[in-house]
Amino acid sequence: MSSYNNTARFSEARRVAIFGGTHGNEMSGVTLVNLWTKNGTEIQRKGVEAVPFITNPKAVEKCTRYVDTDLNRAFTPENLSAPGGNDLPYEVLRAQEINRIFGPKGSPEAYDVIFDLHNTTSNMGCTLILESSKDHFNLQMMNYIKKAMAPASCLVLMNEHPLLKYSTSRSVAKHPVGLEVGPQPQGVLRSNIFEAMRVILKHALDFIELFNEGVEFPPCTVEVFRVLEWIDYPRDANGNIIAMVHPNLQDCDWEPLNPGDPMFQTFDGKTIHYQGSGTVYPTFINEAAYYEKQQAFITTRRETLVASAIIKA
Ligand SMILES: CC(=O)N[C@@H](CC(=O)O)C(=O)O
Ligand SMILES: [Zn+2]
Repeated sequence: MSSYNNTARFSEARRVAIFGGTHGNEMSGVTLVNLWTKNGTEIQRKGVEAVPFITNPKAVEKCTRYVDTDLNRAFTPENLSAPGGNDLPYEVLRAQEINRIFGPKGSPEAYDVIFDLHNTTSNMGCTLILESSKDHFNLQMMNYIKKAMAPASCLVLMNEHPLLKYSTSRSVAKHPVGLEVGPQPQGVLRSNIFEAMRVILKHALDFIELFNEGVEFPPCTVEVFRVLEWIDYPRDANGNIIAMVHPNLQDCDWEPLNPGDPMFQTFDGKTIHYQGSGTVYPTFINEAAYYEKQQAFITTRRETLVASAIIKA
């Protein structure tokens, strides 16, 4: 990327991949990618090679999140360079293979854009996941999608926290874009969630086609929710949870949580209150996949980012 007169110039985004089944039980992405693998007409755009790809076929076959380890945490430098072949965990081997096909991560040969399709059991609605506040291409894309989806809501979750960010499958691309749509139970297809994911991707591909045609996108501001911390369930000495998400918080993703508000309810009916120092915006509330990760919800802060103008180099 180069820039002068404050316009960021990016090379044409020609190589684009659409990942489904990074988690084998998140059915919208699995179904859409299988659909587009059979008939890719819908994802074709002038000058764009959009490759639909099932990232974790073994987990899809078993309809489970992963078989050995979470593929969406596996793309660390250690894993991608680990020797050892078949005695590595399946998802580590798979990450190395994906990195060979769509990466190498961080190299000029890497794919331009990877869309990674996820579902959540939380009541998050349509969410785009951004990994860097400095990625002006992605900021402009997300602004375009948000405007195209309006008046329907499409929020941006930004996870660039030095300790809490993780090495995702999509991170092998120059511009990683997470799509997170819920609520949808694991292993279940809900038509409204399926269609919402399909529409988000349509707008994203339209943006790429316009960009590649030389359209200049002027400077804009994008509201994002920056990841602050993960909050775990209250647990006993053996690590068992002793409370659940409070009824006043359940399904209230993205709504303000103030100090003193109810957060958890113990099994014998006591209320545990949020003790933070200021208002936060919780999300991924009671996500089924995060019990094993000791995460009941994440807190975010609302922030407005400025995206510079972009144009094809
Ligand atoms: C529920 C779920 O799988 N969410 C994704 C979020 C992401 O793609 O960053 C994950 O935990 O990997
Ligand atoms: Zn997922």
